Amino acid sequence: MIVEYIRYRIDQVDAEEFEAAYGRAAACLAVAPQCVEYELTRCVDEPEWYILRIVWTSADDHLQGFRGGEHFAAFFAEIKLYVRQIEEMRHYKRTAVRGAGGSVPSLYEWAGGAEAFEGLTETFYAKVLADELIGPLFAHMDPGHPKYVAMWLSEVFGGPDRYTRERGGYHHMLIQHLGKAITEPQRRRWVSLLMDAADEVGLPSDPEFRAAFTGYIEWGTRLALANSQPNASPPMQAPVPHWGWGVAPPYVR
Ligand code: HEM
Repeated sequence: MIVEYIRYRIDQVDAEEFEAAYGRAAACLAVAPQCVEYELTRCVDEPEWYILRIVWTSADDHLQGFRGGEHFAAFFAEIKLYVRQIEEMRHYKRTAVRGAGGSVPSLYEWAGGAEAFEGLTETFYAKVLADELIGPLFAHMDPGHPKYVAMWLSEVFGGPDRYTRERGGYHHMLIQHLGKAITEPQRRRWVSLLMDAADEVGLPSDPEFRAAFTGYIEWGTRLALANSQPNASPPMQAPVPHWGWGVAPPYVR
């Protein structure tokens, strides 16, 4: 991915028409398969300055794909009047320095932190061990297993990276699933018992939290099933995934 920044200096008298033109041109970005996202911002300190930020799938996709593609003519027709007012137009590569700020709590914090996830997995694995369909898979599980899975979930949902530091991270989790040949009914039961446990221990029940939580569990269990099949060849090294709120951040009054 590559980020394009275009800085414009627009006379105040033209500002309204400039924004309207970009409003129309944006329809072309919205359907261009090379465009990831776009945003036009206006400087509050010196309102004649605008910055258009467009994230492209790659610089080539922008320069060849978009500019040579079916949407460019309509896009350019809307904004060509303003090309001479461009002060900078460059592609920037993202660096590792990026992330979310502290204005939105992590799912980990929202859930109640390490204690909440430990309570969840303790209740969950008691159900798992008593279950006739998936209990046998866990018959020889390490007594620390509920705690380790709580560490994993905490890290995934934005808590401390203890599973990575103390337990071997993704690689260790992955090898525990290899060759287990988990079936779809077993996966479903795992999910269903976890959701029962979430209700029982009182994990937050707001739609936003549960949607994000369930989204990860659905994703994770489907990967666990796929990776556990005899012919699977998943990547052996990867970071622990980080799951966020997605399209529905927490509702805060
Ligand atoms: C989101 C989904 C899942 C997550 C986050 C998850 C997480 C984990 C983790 C972190 C471990 C290793 C614990 C350690 O450090 O020792 C593990 C092991 C294991 N998982 Fe999963 N798992 C998931 C889905 C499943 C499913 C669907 C099944 C089977 C129905 C399953 C069966 C097992 C088994 C049998 C082990 C080995 C337990 C032992 O013998 O100690 N997992 N899982």
